[in-house]
Amino acid sequence: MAQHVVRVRELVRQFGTRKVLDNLDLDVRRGEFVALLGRSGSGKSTLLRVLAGLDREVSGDVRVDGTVSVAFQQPRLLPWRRVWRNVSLGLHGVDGRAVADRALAEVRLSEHAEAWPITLSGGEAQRVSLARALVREPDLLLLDEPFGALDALTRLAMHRLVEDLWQAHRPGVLLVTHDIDEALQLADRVLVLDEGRIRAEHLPPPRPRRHADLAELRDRVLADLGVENHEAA
Ligand SMILES: Nc1ncnc2c1ncn2[C@@H]1O[C@H](COP(=O)(O)OP(=O)(O)OP(=O)(O)O)[C@@H](O)[C@H]1O
Repeated sequence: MAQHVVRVRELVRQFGTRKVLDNLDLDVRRGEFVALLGRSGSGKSTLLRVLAGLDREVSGDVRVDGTVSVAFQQPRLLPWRRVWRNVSLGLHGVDGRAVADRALAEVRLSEHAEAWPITLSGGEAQRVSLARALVREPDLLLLDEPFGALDALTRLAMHRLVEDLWQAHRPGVLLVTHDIDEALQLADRVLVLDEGRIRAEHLPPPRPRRHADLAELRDRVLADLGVENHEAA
């Protein structure tokens, strides 16, 4: 089995004459948690769509070795299916209910298995979306701002949950986020996408991490993103 779950070389994706991804190289090792930061419109979602196989209008070498699951900012649950059916949808050759129940227990939603999606809170719906991604036991989990629409407290709880799930299953993860603290807290490696390429890479300190350990690194990432940090002055 290859050491890398993602290996991308000289990836180009252009819309019209604009190269949104411009000779981009990226590696994600098996079981590694990588966060991707970048300004709005820098091409983060485009990159995720390419890795998910949803966009093939590219040139360059894109290798994804293994199964892939995606969770988006909006949970995208089917309203006419109960929660457990949303989780097990598309699974074949297994007892869907048993698999869904196991995944729902992991995201602490067992009591909502029979519920309809419309009755869930935003955080609960997002946990269903995570359960749905996990039941496929992906080698690569692509997360596109999965916590962006949640309130701050729910977001913190989700960070813990995602870290626990990652420790338990060890998929490779590529997390797109606007939240620098989230990236520094969760990832083994934090990448900055700018002008179509990975322009910077930062390695947060070993886990468990305290907020104070991350302050200096946060300033450096802000500088990579072209944001002046007046608090630091
Ligand atoms: N189908 C498309 N047709 C034309 N342009 C597109 C298409 N998809 C994306 N783009 C453009 O490519 C650029 C990158 O978009 P993308 O959604 O990848 O950015 P992003 O970094 O994810 O942004 P955000 O952080 O705001 O979500 C944007 O300028 C966008 O307008």
